[in-house]
Amino acid sequence: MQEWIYLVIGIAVVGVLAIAGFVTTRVRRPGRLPEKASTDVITPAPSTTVEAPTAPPTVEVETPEASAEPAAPTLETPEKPASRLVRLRQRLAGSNALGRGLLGLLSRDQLDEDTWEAIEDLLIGADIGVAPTQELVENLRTRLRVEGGQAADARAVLREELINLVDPTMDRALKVSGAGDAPGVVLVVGVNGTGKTTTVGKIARILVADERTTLLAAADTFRAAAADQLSTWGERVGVEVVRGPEGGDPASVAFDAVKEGIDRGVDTVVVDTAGRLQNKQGLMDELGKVKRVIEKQTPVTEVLLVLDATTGQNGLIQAKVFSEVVDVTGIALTKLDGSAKGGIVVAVQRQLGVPVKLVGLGEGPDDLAPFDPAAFVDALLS
Ligand SMILES: Nc1nc2c(ncn2[C@@H]2O[C@H](COP(=O)(O)OP(=O)(O)OP(=O)(O)O)[C@@H](O)[C@H]2O)c(=O)[nH]1
Repeated sequence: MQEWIYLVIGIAVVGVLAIAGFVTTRVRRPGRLPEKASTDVITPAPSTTVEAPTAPPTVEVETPEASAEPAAPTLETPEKPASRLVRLRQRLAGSNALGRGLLGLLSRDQLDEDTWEAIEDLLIGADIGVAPTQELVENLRTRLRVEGGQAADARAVLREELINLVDPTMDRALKVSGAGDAPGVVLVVGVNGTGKTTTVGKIARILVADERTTLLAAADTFRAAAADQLSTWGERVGVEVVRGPEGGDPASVAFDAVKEGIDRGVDTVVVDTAGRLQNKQGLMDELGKVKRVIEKQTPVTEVLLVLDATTGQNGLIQAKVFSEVVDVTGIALTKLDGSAKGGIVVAVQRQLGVPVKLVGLGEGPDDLAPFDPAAFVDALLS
């Protein structure tokens, strides 16, 4: 009888232990979300439910090869220059108020004196300059009188006259080739902050897009960051930069870079210079020296003056002085995207007799476009 009692107690103990074990297992087993949860907003399980693994991890962490030997930077492929002005035409929104305003006035039923005066005001307000404004108004008056002032005609006549004013006959090709085996040398000059270094970086991209071998010269030894800025531009497209000691002689950096360019047989050397105010005689003399020193080896093929389009008439005074010192051959008009004064293109060309060759239409790396009069006027009238 006693044996029976022990047996019953034994079975009861085993039963209790089995039930306890089952409950414990259910609690520890990681829970799967119920089916319904997948269609509901999923709230991540509280992190406290995740158990830290007790066993050491079996997966070995591999050291990436890149950390042993730095990978070569991936070079960018700059956009071909030909398509740029079309892509960037909407950036001329500030200036195309001029085109729209002119079209609005010219399509009035009566082109009376008040209307012609309003047209003149618009043109002068856009910095075209007094003489070109009078010339344009005179031509429009004559042609619209003779040809009849229908709205559609007025648009075509205005387009033609604006293109004539911007002058499609000027040679706007950037002179980037030297004679024989010598490299072309582009010297980039201008007052402070107009966008010289940025423009040199962007020109390097244009040259790379045109498959030309290129070397940059950081002859802006005055502003410490300028050489670094230029190196960054160069690295992105695989173009090397020759630089000298901070505060060193800019003419010496330019000389070394051009020598290097000749030795290596590159197609083009582009020389960045420090910004300088046109009324600082010492700095202007220094610029003259940079050019003379380069030309001991090979001619400078292009002297590009960088003008900030937003500075208006002040830019014209700068242009004149720079031109006297280094014989400017082309203009890069920057920040045209932030300006309502697109007419400065006409004014500066008239003042200097030198063509606008490049226009800056933004801060993006390929936002520098070769200037094309017809595409420019079409953007103004769009
Ligand atoms: N919106 C706009 N900004 C531009 C353009 N070109 C240059 N910039 C900006 O103008 C500023 C000045 O450019 P930099 O290239 O440093 O000017 P810099 O002439 O070399 O300056 P300094 O060496 O001090 O004379 C930068 O913030 C450029 O991004 C342009 O076409 N449009």
